[in-house]
Formats: sequence, C-alpha cells, structure tokens
Amino acid sequence: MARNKFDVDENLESPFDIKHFRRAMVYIKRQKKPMLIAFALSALSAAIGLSAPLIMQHVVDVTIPAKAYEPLVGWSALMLLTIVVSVVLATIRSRIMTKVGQDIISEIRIDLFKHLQQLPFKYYDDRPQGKILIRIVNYVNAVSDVLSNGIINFILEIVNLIFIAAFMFAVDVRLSFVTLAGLPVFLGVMLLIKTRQRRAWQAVSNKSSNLNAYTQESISGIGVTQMFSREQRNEGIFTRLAANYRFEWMKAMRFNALIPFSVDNLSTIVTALIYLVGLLALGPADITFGVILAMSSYAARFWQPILNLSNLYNSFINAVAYLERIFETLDEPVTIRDNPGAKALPPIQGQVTFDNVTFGYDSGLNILENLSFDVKPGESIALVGPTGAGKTTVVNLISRFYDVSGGSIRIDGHDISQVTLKSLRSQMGIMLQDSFIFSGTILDNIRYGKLDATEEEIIAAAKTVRADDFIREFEQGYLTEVNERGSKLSQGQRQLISFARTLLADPRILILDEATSSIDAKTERLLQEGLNELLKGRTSFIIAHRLSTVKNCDRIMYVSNKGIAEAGSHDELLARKGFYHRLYTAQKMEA
Ligand SMILES: Nc1ncnc2c1ncn2[C@@H]1O[C@H](COP(=O)(O)OP(=O)(O)OP(=O)(O)O)[C@@H](O)[C@H]1O
Repeated sequence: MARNKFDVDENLESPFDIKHFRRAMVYIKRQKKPMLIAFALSALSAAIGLSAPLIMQHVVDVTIPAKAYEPLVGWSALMLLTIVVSVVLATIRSRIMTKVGQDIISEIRIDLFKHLQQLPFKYYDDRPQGKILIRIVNYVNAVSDVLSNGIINFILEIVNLIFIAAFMFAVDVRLSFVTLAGLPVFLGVMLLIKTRQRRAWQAVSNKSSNLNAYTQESISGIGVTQMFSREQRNEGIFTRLAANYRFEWMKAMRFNALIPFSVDNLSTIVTALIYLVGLLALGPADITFGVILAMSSYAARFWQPILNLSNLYNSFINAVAYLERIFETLDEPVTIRDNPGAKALPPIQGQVTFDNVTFGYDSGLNILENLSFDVKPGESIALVGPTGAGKTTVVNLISRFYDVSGGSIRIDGHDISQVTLKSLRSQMGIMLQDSFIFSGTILDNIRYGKLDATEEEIIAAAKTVRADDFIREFEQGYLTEVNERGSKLSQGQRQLISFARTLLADPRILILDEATSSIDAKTERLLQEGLNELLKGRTSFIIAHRLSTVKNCDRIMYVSNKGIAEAGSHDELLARKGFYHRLYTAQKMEA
C-alpha cells in the first residue's frame, strides 16, 4: 500500500542547505575542463563587449567634435567587430555548455536509476510510482541548466560586475558611487523575500509531484476507471490537483516577478540620478556629454548582471527544491543488501529451512511469528489459507525481498542474510500472478531469464511450457512486439511466457504466487504438463487459491494465525478434517 498517496505532500527532512550544491559539485567537477573553456570564452566575450561604451565616449567627446570622418569609420568598424566577436564566442560557449548540461544530468539520472534498482520493496510499498518517476525524469531535467550554465553564469556575472565597476570607476568615480547607491536597497528586497520564495518553490515541487503521481496511477488503472465509470470523479480529482499546482506556481512566480520589478525600477532611478547629479550638481564644465553617455550606459549594464544574478538566484532556489528530492532518493538506504562478509551461495540442492521466523512489515504488527519448517530439496510445497494470512509474505522472505525480524531462513544450511543477494536470487525463479512483460519482442521477454540463451534454447523452453503454439500463431511469431502492459497477449499467454522465462533461468527453487489463477481450465490442463516439467527436481512453493492446482504437491501448508496451522499431503489433510478439509469442501461445493 502506498502510504504516501498522490494527494499527500512529501515532507522534506532537511531544510535549505548549501550542502546540496556542494554535493552537486561532485558531478560538476567531472566537467571541469569544458566548463573552464566555456568560462574563458564568456569572460573574453564580456570584456570585448564592455569596451563599446569607451569607444562611444571617445567618439562623442573627441572624434565627432573634431569632425574626423575617417577615424569615425574606423571606430564604427571596431564597434561592429566587438559585437561580432562577442556573439561568435557566446555561440561556441553555448554549444559547449549544452553538452556539459546533458552530461551532468545523464550522470545524475544513471546514479538515481542504479540506486532505485537496489532499493528494497519497502521503499516502493511506501510511495506511488509517479512520485518516483518525476524525480528521475522531470527533477533531473529541471536542475540541468542550473548545474551547468547556472554555475558558469553565476561566476561570470560576478566577474562581469567587477569589470563594469572597474570601467565605470575609470570613467568617473563620483557618478560610480551614485550607481552603487541602489545596491543596499536591492539587497534589502532580496533578504525580505528569500525564505518565502524557497517555500513557495518547494510547494510547487510538491504539487507537481502529486499531479504526476495521480496521472501515473490513473493511466495504470484506466481499465478499472472505465469499468466503474469513474471518469468524471477522477477528472474532478485531477482538476483539483492541477488547480493546486497552478495556485502554488502563480504564488511562486509572484515572488520571482518581484525581483526584476525592483531591479528595473532601481536601474531607472539610478540612471535618472546620474543625469541629475551629473548635469545639475557637478555641471557641464566638470562632466562632458560623453562621460554622461558612457556612465548611463555602464549603469544600465551594471544592473543587467544584478538582474541576471537575481534570476539565477531564483533558479538556484528552484533547483535546490529539486536537488533535495534527488539527493533524498539517492540517500534512501539500501536496507536489503549484501551484509559485510557475505559470501556467494554455492550451487544449491534446494533445502529450505525456516527457523523460528518472526516478521512484520511495520514494527509492532507481526504477520508471522516463530514460524519453523523444513523443506527437502525437490519437494513441492503448496501454501494455502485465508486471504491476508501471510502466504506471499513467506515466499517474499525466502527471496529476501524483506529481512526477517527474528529467527533465520537457511538454504542448504546457509543463512540467507549471510550470502550475496545475487547468488541467492539467481538460483530462484519467481512467478507472480501479474506476469510482467517488458517492452520488446516475445523472444526478448523469454530471454530475460538467461541473457545468453540461444534461440533454440528459448524455443525449447517455450515448447516445454506449451507456449510455442500460441506464439507461432502470431504473424511475427517470436519476434512479435509486446509492451509492458502485455498488449496483444492474454493473461494466460503472459503467464506462459513467464513460465518459459523461468524455465530458461533453470532455478533450483521455484516460487509460483497465484501464477496459474488466471489460466482457464483448458489452458491449465495444457499448462499442467509443462509445469510438471518445470517443477521436476526443483524445490517449489506454490500459492494458489484454487486447490485443484495444488492437490498433487508433496506437502500442503495451511497458513493462518501467524504461522502454519496444518501441514501434510492432500489426503492426510482431508483425513484430518481440519482447516484444509473445510476449505476444500467449500470450494468443491462452489464448483
Ligand atoms: N507491503 C506491505 N506492507 C504492509 N503490510 C503488508 C504488505 N504486504 C502485505 N501486508 C500485510 O501482510 C499480511 C499478509 O499479506 P500476504 O500478502 O502475505 O497475504 P496472503 O496470504 O498472500 O494473501 P492473499 O491470499 O490475499 O494473496 C496482510 O495482512 C497484508 O495486509
């Protein structure tokens, strides 16, 4: 059950912390060389661009009054050249940075994916898939520009600012101080809205995550929605989530808009002050027209990097909200992992021992208590019992999808918590009711069980489980494209494919959780033969509600009341006239 539902905002454990950026630096540092080149190009382009007002000042104060037309053409050509060169340099830099940005996000994405693949079932039990997807796709995209261009631009704008200030002071010190007077006012505005702005962007990321989770859930459950004519109601939920998102977005944007608004106003006021102070206070004798022109041009340029820096600050604030989510996922502990000193499980015979096993998904609520049993290699075990009794839990523990909270599980005498997960799971085959079909061909789907299997091996496996006939009926046979929802395939066919996949993997221990439940009686008979082949020589645990499918198992365990209430062969249990007998008789009467 996903406890963190689509309409429940995720809580962030850590407050705004520069450490997220420091951590992001690990990825950025790997791009040091291209970033340095891009930075040098940008600095050069900015310096060249900044010489324009100086040229302008010279032209206005010296060249034009002297009516020196030839030098005027020369200066104009030089101005044009500065523009062309700075545009060319900026274009090259932009190309380099696009690549850097993509390299960074692909590395983060790969790390996230690798980590997600290791996270235990518990992580997935606790949150909707949509909230996981949005991190790996949207959030990573959202931080890409900030982590690449953002960092460079940030440094660059500061350098730019220093350059502009230097040029400005070179032209006139007094008017430069007039320009700088606007800075404290601006910093005051920034301080005032900083925290609120960060919260606003966190709220946006929460709402977009909720929207994504619900969309994903709705697409997965489209069949049920249409079946129960829930479209209108779902539309209502979606509209509400979309409205929440829109509301938070608008709120966050209001904070964003405040910054350029203050910068624009301050820049206008400062320019007006330059004119006023320049012309009125200092007077034409002291300040030439060229100086005023150059100064107002520098003042306008001075506020540009400040506006850019504050926009960058906005992007940083957004990115931090996303980075927090990304790193939170990367920090999610891999609780089910190889324990220190874990050894590879040698090739097994298939003996399974539960020794006083106690387990609960949530602490304080045990599903199994002090469960002990021993299964011999090659023995077939049926797990039956009321719904919710813990049958799936038993098999999940054998595969170590969860760790026991008490006691131990041993395979051929090896405690499964002391062997590597890979060596354990590679010797097990698990088939669930909802056989997962990956996008690709039927051939690829069967090959999933053994990546180096030849076509002949695949076809042989399909034949054994009676899947070959229906596969050949498709126009493209084994090369028929299927997708994750298994379109083109019936439930039964999907299961036959997953049987073939498991047979190919040749596991010593086989787990079938309701694996035959959606196969009709005719297909089931067909499958039974194949299944018998599959079970031959393997230890198997079969969970089935339809008892007819498990009658032939060596031993039937009736799971109830946090343990095994009864165990024995079909005949023994019927003779005992206990739980199993009751269940069997009830099912027979239904049939
Ligand atoms: N991921 C989980 N998180 C929390 N509780 C869970 C989880 N999975 C199962 N449970 C609870 O554990 C109990 C046993 O579930 P389990 O799936 O093992 O039962 P089952 O016997 O296989 O049921 P069924 O026959 O309906 O498949 C149930 O009460 C269920 O609510």
